[in-house]
Amino acid sequence: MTKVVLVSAVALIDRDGRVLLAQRPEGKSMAGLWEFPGGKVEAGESPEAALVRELREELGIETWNSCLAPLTFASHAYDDFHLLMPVFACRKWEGVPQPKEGQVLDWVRPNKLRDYPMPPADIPLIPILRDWL
Ligand SMILES: Nc1nc2c([nH]c(=O)n2[C@@H]2O[C@H](COP(=O)(O)OP(=O)(O)OP(=O)(O)O)[C@@H](O)[C@H]2O)c(=O)[nH]1
Repeated sequence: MTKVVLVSAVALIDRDGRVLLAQRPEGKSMAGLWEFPGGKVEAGESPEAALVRELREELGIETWNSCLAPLTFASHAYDDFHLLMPVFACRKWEGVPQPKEGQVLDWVRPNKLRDYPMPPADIPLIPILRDWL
């Protein structure tokens, strides 16, 4: 039996239509790969509340449940767990995203997303983002 792990992620979109990617730091699983900000949903937490918390912790920005619009999701079988990852779009937040946890950040045009190596779960998201953003 595989454990299903719920991870909430977000496409933060700036005024120029670019998306924020974060590079996973050394020492973490899948280090060096680029991902969407977010993280595991904790017990008793909604996916939106988890993102509001993760964006505060990881990037030092504030956003609100009402600014998170459902966009798509990823469902991927890793060796040791099955990832279920709702992906929200967010165009409104307060503050300037900063790498609070040693990540490298980059604002990326949707048509350049495929130049950034991503975790396997994220690959099917690239054409969806390219079409929708
Ligand atoms: N935030 C985020 N996580 C992703 C993406 N794609 C993807 O496979 N994941 C996986 O979802 C999990 C997110 O966990 P997390 O961010 O809360 O915790 P973590 O990096 O410390 O995870 P770890 O326990 O694997 O080291 C990780 O296993 C991560 O590799 C993505 O685009 N964004």
